[in-house]
Amino acid sequence: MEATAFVPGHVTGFFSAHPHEDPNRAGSRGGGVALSHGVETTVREGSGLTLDGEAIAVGPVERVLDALGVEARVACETPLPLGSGFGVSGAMALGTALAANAAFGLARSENDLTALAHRAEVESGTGLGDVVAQARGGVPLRLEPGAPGHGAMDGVPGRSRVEYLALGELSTEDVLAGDTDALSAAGERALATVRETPTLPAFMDASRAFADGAGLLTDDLRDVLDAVAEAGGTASMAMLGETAFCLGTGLSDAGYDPAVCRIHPPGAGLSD
Ligand SMILES: Nc1ncnc2c1ncn2[C@@H]1O[C@H](COP(=O)(O)OP(=O)(O)OP(=O)(O)O)[C@@H](O)[C@H]1O
Ligand SMILES: CC(C)(CO)[C@@H](O)C(=O)[O-]
Repeated sequence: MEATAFVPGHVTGFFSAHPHEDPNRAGSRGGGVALSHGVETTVREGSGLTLDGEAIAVGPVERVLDALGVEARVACETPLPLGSGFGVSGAMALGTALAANAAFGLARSENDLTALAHRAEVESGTGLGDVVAQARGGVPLRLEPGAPGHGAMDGVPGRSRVEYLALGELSTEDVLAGDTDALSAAGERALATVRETPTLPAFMDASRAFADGAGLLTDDLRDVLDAVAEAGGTASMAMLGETAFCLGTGLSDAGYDPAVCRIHPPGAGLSD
């Protein structure tokens, strides 16, 4: 009656928002990176949600438990900050779905559990594409929006060190609730260029161009991205957080002291 799942963190480099009244069909197109830093979620009998030992309320997790019709004690552990563009809410939702299914013998399939967590994120307004990307792993490209069975995915092949520097929080709910037309147009352009050249350098260049076009950069974040460029690297903004990320050693070459992880090739799954 206890199970643990690991879900990679996910940094979106560029995206376009595609709302739809059916949450299975709502989602985003775009590209991102699944991280070896993620969320470990343990589900057992009881009640209450904790993140790194602290009680917390996260809408998508509550929706997942409701949809599965179970009450459970959910404990999440992560090195990643919440609200900073790492898809932590999506990882908690998907981890809860995978671990609750195992702990309570619910006999649901992976697509079913991913769709359930995707709907919970969309209905909470906390994300559009993180869950499907986290279920896949690697460097996911979301070609068509939506849950498994509706969306379509591809990926950029490649392995790399990833560095990140979190400066502050940005509310995903607030940005998604605003006007996303200009941002989405920039996201569609970025996706088209990476589909043409599906390499890691092209992914980073497209992400950097999107960060300029999306109009979400703060002065502090722009300073960090400029310093990395001056040191000969490319860093961009983790959507949607006040966070810089890069592949390789760009942030440390520019004199920062970033957190370091790697691209995580596999998707979310149960832990041994
Ligand atoms: N202290 C807190 N800071 C930020 N969010 C919090 C906090 N406590 C609870 N929450 C809830 O956690 C969720 C955070 O979702 P959000 O989508 O902003 O973060 P994320 O998934 O980590 O990042 P992102 O979607 O930008 O990649 C929201 O539902 C929010 O209400
Ligand atoms: C909307 C988003 C940037 C929030 O993290 C993400 O869910 C995505 O890329 O769809």
